[in-house]
Amino acid sequence: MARSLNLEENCFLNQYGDRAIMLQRFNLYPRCPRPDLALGLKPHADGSAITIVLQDKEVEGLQFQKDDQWLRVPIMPHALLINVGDQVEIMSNGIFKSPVHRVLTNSERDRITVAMFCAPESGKEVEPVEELIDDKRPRLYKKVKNYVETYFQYYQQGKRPIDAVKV
Ligand SMILES: O=C(O)CCC(=O)C(=O)O
Ligand SMILES: [Fe+2]
Repeated sequence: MARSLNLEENCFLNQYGDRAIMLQRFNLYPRCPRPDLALGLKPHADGSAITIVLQDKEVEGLQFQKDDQWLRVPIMPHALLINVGDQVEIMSNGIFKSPVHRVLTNSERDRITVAMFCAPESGKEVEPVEELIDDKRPRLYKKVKNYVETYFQYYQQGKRPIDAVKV
């Protein structure tokens, strides 16, 4: 990702520290008689730097928001879906966007997925890379520490956590 922006290739990785977090979550979405009334996971953007998702091989449900529309992610057996989280949006000064996504329920089938959240070590400061700040693109985000804690406070209140760290 750094190379695609003509940056030194470790400039994002350096912000993870030596004890980066790899947190794995197993998601089970039980079948639901009223998918029109219940979501599997409410709209959110991930608080990680990068998330890797192994989707259910047979049951669809994940959708990403683009221009006020929900776009479905098709089933791709054995493929890993790589998603940008808020902390990469911060490090890249908003160039890589952390997209809002949600999960629908299914009336006939349970759905199982595995999400791996990769994030900087706790206590490590994360901020936009210097080279990505200039007059045309001013700094969009403050320096943040322990972003995941801020994230959950905001998430519980139904707010977008990244808004809390905007300049
Ligand atoms: O289950 C999925 O397809 C996505 C899960 C997800 O977005 C998450 O765990 O943050
Ligand atoms: Fe997510």
